[in-house]
Amino acid sequence: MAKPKVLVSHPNVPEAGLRLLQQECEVVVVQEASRDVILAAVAGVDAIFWCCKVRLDSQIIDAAGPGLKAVATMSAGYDHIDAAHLKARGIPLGNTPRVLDNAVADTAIALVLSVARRLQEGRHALERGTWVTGCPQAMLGVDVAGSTVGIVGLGGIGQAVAKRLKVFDVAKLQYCGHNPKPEAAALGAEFVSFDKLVDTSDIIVAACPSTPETRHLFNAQVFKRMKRSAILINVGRGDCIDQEALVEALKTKEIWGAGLDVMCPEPLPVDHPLIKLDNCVLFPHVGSATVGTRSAMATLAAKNILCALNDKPMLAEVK
Ligand SMILES: O=C(O)C(=O)CO
Repeated sequence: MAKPKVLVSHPNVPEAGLRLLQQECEVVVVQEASRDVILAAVAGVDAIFWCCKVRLDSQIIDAAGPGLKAVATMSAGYDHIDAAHLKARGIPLGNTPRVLDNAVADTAIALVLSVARRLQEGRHALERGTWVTGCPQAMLGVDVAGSTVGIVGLGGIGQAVAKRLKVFDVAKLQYCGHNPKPEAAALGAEFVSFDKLVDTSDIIVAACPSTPETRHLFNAQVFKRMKRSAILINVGRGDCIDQEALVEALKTKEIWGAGLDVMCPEPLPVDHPLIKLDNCVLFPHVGSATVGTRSAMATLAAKNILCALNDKPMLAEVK
């Protein structure tokens, strides 16, 4: 019997995932992760392993043909995939939650410390020769110890962030979301409204997906409500923040600073005003970018496909 055919949408995928797929499938890896190349290669495949920035829309899904049985994205987020179209066609969509929680949470902590302690500004002072020595009031940051931390979205990543920040001796952990989470008790985190979180937190970490509800959740009104000493971190999705409003809030020191691993668009244009601000630390969406985590993500995405092709539930299926 012919092996099922799987399209892999990027030429540079971790070996672990590819090897798993190759054990049972004919694997077609595109030479280039472009929409045209993918469209030309997708006809007749049984499954799609999605791992690129191109939007997996209904045209590409339908170009695969009637034999398409499974799609797996090598990411936790799936805002770049037409999940509604897959659902309407009865095709399961797998993603890779949990395996990236620690890596993304580490990135959030790196951002918290960089912003709180003005590390970027300090580095710039070194480079520009404006490093002031001996002044007791130079380069003062804000303390993480004793602070109130608010986490927007206490999913796996939010919980991993909370766990890490606890050991920095924060005074209080609070979170908001649709419903209270059972895991919050062990973390000592209190469920509060978004408004209360915004009003009372010293450090806010957004770890939420991109949905119509979270789009521009952080906007001009919210920045006005936040403490002037507050720090905003985003490791979820860029569109949760109204970036124009953030630029204004950072320029006018309405808030202390921001640290973003995700932006809108990605890559951010090099002349974007956020890049010029000393109180804004930007990472190029590296949250899950470790050798081990990307390998685990590729493995889970491959397993999701193999499960579906063998008529089993995926290990992580988007509901
Ligand atoms: O997997 C995802 O959705 C990510 O954004 C990882 O950083």
